[in-house]
Amino acid sequence: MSCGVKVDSSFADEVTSRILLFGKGGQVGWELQRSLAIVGDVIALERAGGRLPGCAEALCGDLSDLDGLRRTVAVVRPTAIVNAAAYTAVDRAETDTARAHRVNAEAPAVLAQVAAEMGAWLVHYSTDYVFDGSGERPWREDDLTGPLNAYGRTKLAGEDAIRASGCQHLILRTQWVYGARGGNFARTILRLARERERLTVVDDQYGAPTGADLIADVTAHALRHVLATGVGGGTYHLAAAGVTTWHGYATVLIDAARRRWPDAGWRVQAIDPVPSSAFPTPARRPHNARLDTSRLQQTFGLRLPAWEEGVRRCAEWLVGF
Ligand SMILES: NC(=O)C1=CN([C@@H]2O[C@H](COP(=O)(O)OP(=O)(O)OC[C@H]3O[C@@H](n4cnc5c(N)ncnc54)[C@H](OP(=O)(O)O)[C@@H]3O)[C@@H](O)[C@H]2O)C=CC1
Ligand SMILES: Cc1cn([C@H]2C[C@H](O)[C@@H](COP(=O)(O)OP(=O)(O)O[C@H]3O[C@@H](C)C(=O)[C@@H](O)[C@H]3O)O2)c(=O)[nH]c1=O
Repeated sequence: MSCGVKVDSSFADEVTSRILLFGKGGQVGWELQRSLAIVGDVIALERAGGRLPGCAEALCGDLSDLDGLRRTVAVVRPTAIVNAAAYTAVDRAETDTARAHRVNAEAPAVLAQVAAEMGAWLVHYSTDYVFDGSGERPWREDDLTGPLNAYGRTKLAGEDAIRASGCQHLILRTQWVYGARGGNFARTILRLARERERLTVVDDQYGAPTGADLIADVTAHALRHVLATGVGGGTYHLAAAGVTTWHGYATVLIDAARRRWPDAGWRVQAIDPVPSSAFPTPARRPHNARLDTSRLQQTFGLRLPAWEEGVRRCAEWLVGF
């Protein structure tokens, strides 16, 4: 694995399966196209859909088309469905809630229902934003949820529907994702660091920046394990090791990027730590978003790498474009 995760080799059984992937153009979906190849044949769809080789029927990749999703799963008859598509615009979801609910709650419910009917596994992603951010200890999988914003509520509804459906599933709650594709905090901060002399970044929200490549590699490993053994399904927390704030994250990232690309036109002189109250956003975000990943690591024989490792590495390619 390229992303620093350590794997106990006793889980390295060979399995050949048919995997139906939704959201191939997103940060995680993009990396999954590569990593899921160790599990089986991957049929990867974006919102615009796709085709199955040798099959005339067009496949639907749009999560807001619930009938299209049912038809697509029936045509592909996958061993596992991996859903990396989601409505991830946290602030916009406050006002565009119906659309976010359709994609994050209703579509996963449909995928879970059809997975249960045909005995397929469903892999789905959720978020640290299902928690209310209280306390200081890392959240465990069975802790009480209490989302503070609409995005978190729609994601929790998606989780609940999957658990209620009776399908075999892996729900992987992750956080603070960055990747080579798509928008993310890291990309925004590196842009701002070349536009402005002073940045203000919140320093009272705690979590761990997590690479899409790490998420994809761990997903493939866990999926291979459950397909080979039939056990290990459930809800897990998946994040890089350690903890920081958005301010700590921005500081390490900009430092690494400046060292690697000293001539990239940096203007930033200061990164000011501020409380959340000084950076108002439409959606509230949890103060304590730390995720306890021990259940995932023990079940699948993994050791997750420190968040700094991945962030320093991403400074390489996020600036190099
Ligand atoms: N990003 C993060 O920090 C975190 C993400 N997660 C979860 O991880 C998973 C992967 O997230 P990530 O890769 O970062 O997300 P991205 O925002 O990078 O990608 C989301 C993908 O979903 C697609 N999508 C959105 N709406 C639809 C739709 N109606 N039909 C089909 N596709 C759609 C988007 O396509 P298009 O480009 O066409 O809009 C995009 O390709 C999600 O479940 C997310 O909730 C959890 C915690 C943190
Ligand atoms: C750009 C910027 C953001 N911030 C703050 C705002 C916010 O509190 C925090 C993160 O901002 P963003 O809007 O980039 O990130 P956000 O959209 O909140 O990221 C979340 O995405 C969803 C999909 C998840 O599931 C979460 O785990 C999390 O990764 O940083 C600053 O303080 N200064 C800045 O210059």
